[in-house]
Amino acid sequence: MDLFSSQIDPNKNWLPFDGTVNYHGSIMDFDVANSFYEKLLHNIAWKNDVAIIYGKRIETKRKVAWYGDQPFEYTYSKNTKKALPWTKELLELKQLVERSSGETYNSCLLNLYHTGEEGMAWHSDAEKDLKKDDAIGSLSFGAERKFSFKHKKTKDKVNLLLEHGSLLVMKGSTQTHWLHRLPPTKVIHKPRINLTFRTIELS
Ligand SMILES: O=C(O)CCC(=O)C(=O)O
Ligand SMILES: [Fe+2]
Repeated sequence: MDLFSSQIDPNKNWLPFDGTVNYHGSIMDFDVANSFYEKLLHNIAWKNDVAIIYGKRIETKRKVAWYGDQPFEYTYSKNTKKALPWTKELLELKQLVERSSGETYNSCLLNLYHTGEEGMAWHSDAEKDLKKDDAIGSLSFGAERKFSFKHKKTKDKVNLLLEHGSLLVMKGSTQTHWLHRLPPTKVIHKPRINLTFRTIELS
């Protein structure tokens, strides 16, 4: 944990209205975060993601993986993936995120951004199998990157820096009213791993 982590208020709501975003800063020691980063880099079944853009099937440079309590099927951009069983590291991280956020989760989507040139475009996480208005716990490792929110109607913007080992929690009506993105940048050359813990609700 860095010198400033103790000054971060995890109860502060970073959104001015229509949702709740709490930033906890780093929730583990720096060495522990380094060790998780290395293990995730090597032990996760990373695959290139596929997106449908203007009707064309595009393979993203960013890699993804999907884990859960059950072999949940997860569909986005017309692409279905089946959740793999938790690894030891992912279960440890899930417990840590559950304890820190006071919420529970049954699945995790992982993203690996090799350099700053890889990011994620504006979207909200409100797929039909995600429990509505439920918390999403977002854990980051590796390169520190800017993360942005934009209100769907007012276009208000909020920016945060997501540090190594940090936890961001999005909850309440955040996904209904706000988009978020990971903007690409030319000044970062190191990888970043992000884990979003979620609750899938089977209908
Ligand atoms: O990489 C991030 O910080 C966010 C990823 C994200 O928004 C998602 O997986 O839905
Ligand atoms: Fe997202």
